[in-house]
Amino acid sequence: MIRISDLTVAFGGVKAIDALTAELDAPVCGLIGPNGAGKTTLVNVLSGLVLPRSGTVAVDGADLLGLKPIERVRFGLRRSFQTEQVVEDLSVWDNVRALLDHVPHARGDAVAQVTRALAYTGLLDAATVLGHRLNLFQRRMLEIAKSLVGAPKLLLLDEPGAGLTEQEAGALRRVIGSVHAFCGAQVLLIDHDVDLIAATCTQTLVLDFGRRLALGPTREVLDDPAVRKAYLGTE
Ligand SMILES: Nc1ncnc2c1ncn2[C@@H]1O[C@H](COP(=O)(O)OP(=O)(O)OP(=O)(O)O)[C@@H](O)[C@H]1O
Repeated sequence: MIRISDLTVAFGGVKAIDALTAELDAPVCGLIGPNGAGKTTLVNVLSGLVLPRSGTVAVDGADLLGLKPIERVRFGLRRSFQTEQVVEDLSVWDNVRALLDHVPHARGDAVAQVTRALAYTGLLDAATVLGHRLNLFQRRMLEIAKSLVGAPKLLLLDEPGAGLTEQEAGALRRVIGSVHAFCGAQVLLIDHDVDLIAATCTQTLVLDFGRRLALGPTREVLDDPAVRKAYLGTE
C-alpha cells in the first residue's frame, strides 16, 4: 500500500508534483498522464532520487522519505529505469546475483532465488549470456528479474513496454500481472501503452500538471471524459 499525502515537488518555479494525495492499494497500480505530468518525478521521489518540498509518502506503513536510497532498496523498494541498468560485461546470472549483495536475504539461498527469478522471467536459458548480447526484450526482463530477488515490497516499473513487439508486450503483460502472486510485492507501473495498463492494473492514478486528475478502478478511469480529454486526446 502506497500512501501519498500532500506531496509537492518543485524544480525552480515548476511544480512537477502539486499537493498530491493518493492511496494506492491494488496489487498492480497504473500511473499515467501526458508528457511532463510528473510521473517520473513521483517515481524519483519514491526511490529517493528527488527530495520533495513537502508532504509524506508511506509504503506498507513505513515512512519512505526518512530512508536513504540504499535503505529503501533494503526495505524492499525496486525500480526499473526507462534505460535499462544492465551491467554489459556481466552475465545475466551475475547481473541478478549482484543485487543480492545489497539486500537482506536468507544466507545460502542466493542460487535458489536467482534461479527462480530467471525462470519466472524466461531468462534461465540465457543465464550465461553477457549483458551486451541481450536484445531489448531480454534487457527488460532482466530488469524485472533483478527486482524480484531479496524480498521486494514494491516494484516501480518505468515504461517497461516501450519499443516492444506485440508478442513481447503480451509476455511482459503476463509477467507483470503475476508479480504479486509470485513474490507478494505491489507494482506501480508507468506506461504510455494504455492496453498494457488496462490488462494489468486494477487501479490507476492519472496525473496532469503534477495534480491528481483521476484515481480509481482502471476501466472507470480510462472511460472518464476528463482523462480522455487530457491524456488520450479524445472527448
Ligand atoms: N530535474 C529537473 N529539473 C527541472 N525540471 C524538471 C526536472 N525533472 C522534471 N522536470 C519538470 O517537471 C515536470 C514533470 O516532469 P516528469 O519527467 O516527471 O514528467 P513525466 O510525466 O514523467 O513525463 P514523460 O511522460 O515525458 O516521461 C516537467 O515540467 C519537467 O520539465
